[in-house]
Amino acid sequence: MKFEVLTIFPEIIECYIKHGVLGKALNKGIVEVKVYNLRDFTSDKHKKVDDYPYGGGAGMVMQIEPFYNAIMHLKADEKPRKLVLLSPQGRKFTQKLAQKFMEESKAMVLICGRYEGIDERVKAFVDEEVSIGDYVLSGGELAALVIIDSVVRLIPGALGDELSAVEDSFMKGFLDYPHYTRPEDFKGMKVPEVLLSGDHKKIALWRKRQALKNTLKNRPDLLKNLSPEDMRILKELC
Ligand SMILES: NC(=S)c1ccno1
Repeated sequence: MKFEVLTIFPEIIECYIKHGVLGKALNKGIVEVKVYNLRDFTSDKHKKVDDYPYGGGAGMVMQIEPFYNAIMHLKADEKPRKLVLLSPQGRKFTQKLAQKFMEESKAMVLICGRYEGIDERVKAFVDEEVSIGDYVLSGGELAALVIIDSVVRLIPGALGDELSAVEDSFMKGFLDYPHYTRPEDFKGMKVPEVLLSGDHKKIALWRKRQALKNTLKNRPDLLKNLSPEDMRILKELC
């Protein structure tokens, strides 16, 4: 899978992707990330990318021309790609959308705005507008990294087996279960006995109960399409 990122701060992206799961996936050739500086697609000597907003108002707006030139440059190879603009006005990014992007897109262009926003006409050249949450960031770069990170983790072979289960639980519509590791007793804070029992059936049930309990407490909105067994466990908790 290939990600192409349009930004005025390439170093934000380049620094993050070197590390951890993403770094390993890049080294394995499972994913490719190319970052483009929008300033390289400007036509003035000052590499200007923003201007004052028509109609007045605070702040500056990013001009359409650098975005247009960069998008046309990418499209010159005529390869299919999904163009995604990161913005608070976009549709909500979820684990399910990450799965959909991984399954359906061989290549994604992640378009990062800055300042007060970007010229609305840029949206005529994108496929989707996506928001990672109901808050405003200084720019789209962090959102682009969230999408790259969450999608890459879903690519077969990107994670070691020991990690792949994490997404499964979330994909089933509830939060993850609690995790513990050594020491068994930290200043009197003990690991739950069941996790030391070696009884895998009991451990699995305990983990499911804890996951549902946490979800009921923090994200009841996720508890929609539970299996009859999970619903039974949930009812015991109420
Ligand atoms: N909430 C998102 S994706 C965003 C992008 C820029 N500012 O906020």
